[in-house]
Amino acid sequence: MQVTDLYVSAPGKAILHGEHAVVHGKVALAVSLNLRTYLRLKATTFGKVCINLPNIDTFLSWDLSQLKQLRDEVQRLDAELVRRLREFIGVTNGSLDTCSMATLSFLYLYLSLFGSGELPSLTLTVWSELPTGAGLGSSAAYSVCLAAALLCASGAIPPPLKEWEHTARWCQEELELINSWAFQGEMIIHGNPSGVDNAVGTWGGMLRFLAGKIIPLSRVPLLRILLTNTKVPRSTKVLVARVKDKINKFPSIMVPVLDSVDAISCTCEKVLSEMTCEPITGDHYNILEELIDINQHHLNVMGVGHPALDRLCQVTLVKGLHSKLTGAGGGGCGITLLRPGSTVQELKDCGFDCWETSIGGPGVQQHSAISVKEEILEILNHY
Ligand SMILES: Nc1ncnc2c1ncn2[C@@H]1O[C@H](COP(=O)(O)OP(=O)(O)OP(=O)(O)O)[C@@H](O)[C@H]1O
Ligand SMILES: C[C@@](O)(CCO)CC(=O)[O-]
Ligand SMILES: [Mg+2]
Repeated sequence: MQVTDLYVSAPGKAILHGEHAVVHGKVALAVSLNLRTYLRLKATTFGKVCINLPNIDTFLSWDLSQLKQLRDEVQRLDAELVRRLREFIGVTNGSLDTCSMATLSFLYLYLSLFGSGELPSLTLTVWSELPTGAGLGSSAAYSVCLAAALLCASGAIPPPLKEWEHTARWCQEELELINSWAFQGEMIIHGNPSGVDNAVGTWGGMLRFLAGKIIPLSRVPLLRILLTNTKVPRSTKVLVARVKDKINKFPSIMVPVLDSVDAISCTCEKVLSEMTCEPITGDHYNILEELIDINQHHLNVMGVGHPALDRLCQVTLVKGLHSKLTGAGGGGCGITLLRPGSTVQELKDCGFDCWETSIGGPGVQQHSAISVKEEILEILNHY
């Protein structure tokens, strides 16, 4: 089977409000970032599947005959395939490190999407501008890119790029398919994802997400968000499981906390919408800042805080700014709402790795080689 070469990319995300609560059926507000994950899929003729994941120092290849044998052994694409794949890549004790999770989700999608047909020989290279495992949706951007590229390679969706275009996106129905397969990839990496991260990676922009229902928010003010990476490593899977245990242990205490986070997301959405139809005042910012503070306390109650995140909140507060963790927490990144006129130099001077981000970038897209930034193209074409 001959597949088409292609480049795709998908954005990372920041969750404004609703992380963890969204896993338990509450509202989350999330926005895409201008940091993206890029993937190059290249058809080859040497009968191998190769993956190059330089961000996580993973370079692997398999003979097509090995993968065919594996696929033929497994009748159904479900937990059995995941179990067999774990054995295949040598993960037997259930511990899933960065490399194994990325490999498992790739193999799962590759074998599932090429179903009973011929397996293609290909090389896939991924490079991301996102920090890996830091709360900015790196796993979802990776899964969305994999799903889009492999669905195209399998012929399930067409590559949307016309000869004269630099970037192109898929139609709504095709995006839904990409999103649903990206969710499968997220299931392998996260265990029990809500689907909000892959939805942002697929559609981009700002979204309201509730129990799998995605509502794009088109009327949002231009917010300035500062991202700070505490560089404390953590795993979303572990943190999501920790919150679940706490809810099971103290339901009457934790359920009201989740309800309160839900109300925070709804109030935030209302204020953002007001800011687009009336003059923006200090009062709007005061409310947004109080919501950030309350939510950060709730996230600490859920057990997903970290002293490095507390320090971020304290230091930014001294400068009159309000911060909360974003994504799964436990370290990783925090977001700080900047007011018009705020500067970030003082925070940098405190030793934080922080940068202002622009939000609302496009969801998954196909690129011509020329539209991929030169330094990224060099990495993708190196392998
Ligand atoms: N560039 C990449 N190349 C290969 N694998 C990646 C890449 N980025 C992320 N991953 C996979 O995703 C995992 C990190 O996922 P995790 O959900 O823990 O963090 P995150 O998605 O960055 O944060 P959050 O889910 O809180 O937004 C890594 O261990 C790796 O398996
Ligand atoms: C912690 C969480 O709510 C967000 C991770 O970015 C997990 C999820 O929604 O799948
Ligand atoms: Mg993730």
